[in-house]
Amino acid sequence: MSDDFSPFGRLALIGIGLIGSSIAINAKARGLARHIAISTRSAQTLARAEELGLGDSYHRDAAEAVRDADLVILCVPVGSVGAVTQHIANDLKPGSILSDVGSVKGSIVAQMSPHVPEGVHLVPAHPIAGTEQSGPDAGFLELFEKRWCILTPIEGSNMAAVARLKAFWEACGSDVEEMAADHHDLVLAITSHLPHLIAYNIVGTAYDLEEVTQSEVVKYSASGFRDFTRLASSDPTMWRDVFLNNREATLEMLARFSEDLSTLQRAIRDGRGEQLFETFTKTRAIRRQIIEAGQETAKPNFGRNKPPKKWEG
Ligand SMILES: NC(=O)C1=CN([C@@H]2O[C@H](COP(=O)(O)OP(=O)(O)OC[C@H]3O[C@@H](n4cnc5c(N)ncnc54)[C@H](O)[C@@H]3O)[C@@H](O)[C@H]2O)C=CC1
Ligand SMILES: O=C(O)C(=O)Cc1ccc(O)cc1
Repeated sequence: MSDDFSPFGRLALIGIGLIGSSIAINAKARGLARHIAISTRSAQTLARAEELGLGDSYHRDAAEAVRDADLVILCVPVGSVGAVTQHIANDLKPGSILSDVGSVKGSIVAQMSPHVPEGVHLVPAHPIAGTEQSGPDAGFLELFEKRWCILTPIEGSNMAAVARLKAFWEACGSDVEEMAADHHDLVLAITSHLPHLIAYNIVGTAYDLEEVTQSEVVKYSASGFRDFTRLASSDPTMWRDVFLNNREATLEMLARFSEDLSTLQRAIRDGRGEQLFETFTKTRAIRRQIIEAGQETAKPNFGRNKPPKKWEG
């Protein structure tokens, strides 16, 4: 067990894909909860979670899993949190903490808040740690190690509950920060959501080209393109929900991106090498800063470059 962490009695994880299973593995290995109750929508996924021994009890009905739980974490796609919260609301224990791991925060607060009973403490969270893999087999202990976890407490959030959840994520190896939900969504739009959109787009363009060039896109794919294919193999349901639920910030960042791309396009057309050189020199510095901040040291997939598995959500 982690040195100064007093474990939760019952931890309920709703959704047991990459993030849910990584939390379960952490909770078990580090003794963060005395009982881990797991629920997920598909019987096949629940059976696999049981085979992997991720929890202590397994429930087809999420309401059953959250009964008597001290900490409930929704680990489902962003578009499903409202319906799941509504379904479990009557069974949440007074005084318990209700949290999530969604990649978008404003929409999560809007979807969950109306259903949270009085006396239950809603503390939304986002571990900025992941891979392109999904499903219960994808989880691993080191996923959250030295990665940020952002908490976006709402107005009037119970401070003790926030502190307790912070300690939970720290015990999983994360560095924890608090932020307003709308600020989180703006920052993540540029650092995570737009890069995924660009990856989906460039690989989609290459896919269309492939019909002309036969298999040459695959055969001669250089590492730059390969990096994009990793991101573009991420779960379609998850990313559809991210874009639909962070629409404004994504569109704002996309508009800026398009303007800057047009500037580069113009510089290439006009043969202005100096302008291209200046831009590329500036962007190099960002990479150096990231490496110096230690964020590059955490390997996102720890060599798990398996083709993504399709799990029925
Ligand atoms: N994949 C990543 O790299 C990261 C994902 N996240 C967030 O974590 C959440 C989960 O993502 P992953 O674990 O990657 O997804 P995943 O696809 O690996 O797992 C999702 C799980 O949710 C279950 N599920 C789907 N709809 C459900 C419903 N209505 N009721 C109950 N269970 C349902 C599925 O059966 C599956 O067990 C998403 O909100 C995502 O935005 C956050 C950080 C990183
Ligand atoms: O695989 C990658 O490179 C990621 O960027 C993982 C990731 C995906 C979604 C998040 O909300 C946080 C992290």
